[in-house]
Amino acid sequence: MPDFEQKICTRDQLAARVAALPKPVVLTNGVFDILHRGHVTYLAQARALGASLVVAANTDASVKRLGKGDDRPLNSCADRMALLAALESVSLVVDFDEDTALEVVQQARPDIYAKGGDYQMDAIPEGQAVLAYGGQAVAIDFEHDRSTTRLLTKVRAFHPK
Ligand SMILES: Nc1ncnc2c1ncn2[C@@H]1O[C@H](COP(=O)(O)OP(=O)(O)OP(=O)(O)O)[C@@H](O)[C@H]1O
Ligand SMILES: O=P(O)(O)O[C@@H]1O[C@H]([C@H](O)CO)[C@@H](O)[C@H](O)[C@@H]1O
Repeated sequence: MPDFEQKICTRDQLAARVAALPKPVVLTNGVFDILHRGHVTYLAQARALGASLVVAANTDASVKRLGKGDDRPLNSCADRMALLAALESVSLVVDFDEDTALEVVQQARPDIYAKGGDYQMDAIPEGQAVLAYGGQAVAIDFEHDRSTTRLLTKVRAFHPK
């Protein structure tokens, strides 16, 4: 097993693994189906807000419930987590099967919760939870106009059914 896979933990291990990380701890969550420049820039910026970055990735079943498409996710949760763990900016990766990462936030209690600028922090449960216990919730502006869905649209245009 490559070293970076040691950054992947289970939900049972999450609180203990977070407690061992350098502080302040930043946490974010998402699907990260086909990793692109927007994602890696955003993750580097999230990491720069603190000393460690925890990423919670939606399980395949929870991605299905988000309604991004019948064929999504293209990459399995295990593969998406391995790619995230291989990034320099990422300290710890965990999966979550709920509709939101609220329970992950409550378990990990990060100092800072970060999300892309397409979300309003006080309107999402994760942001509200962090603010309620005195943590910070930070929306990071998009620097590169990219999206997994758009990449797939491009690929499909070259390979119509
Ligand atoms: N271009 C981007 N720049 C900065 N942050 C981004 C960008 N795209 C996504 N993010 C952020 O990365 C996280 C994961 O995003 P997500 O997996 O939804 O990406 P996406 O490419 O928009 O996916 P999809 O097209 O499948 O909806 C979210 O917090 C989101 O705000
Ligand atoms: O990659 P996405 O689609 O940005 O990730 C989603 O983020 C939602 C957000 O945290 C608001 O609650 C979350 O609920 C959802 O499960 C995905 O992680």
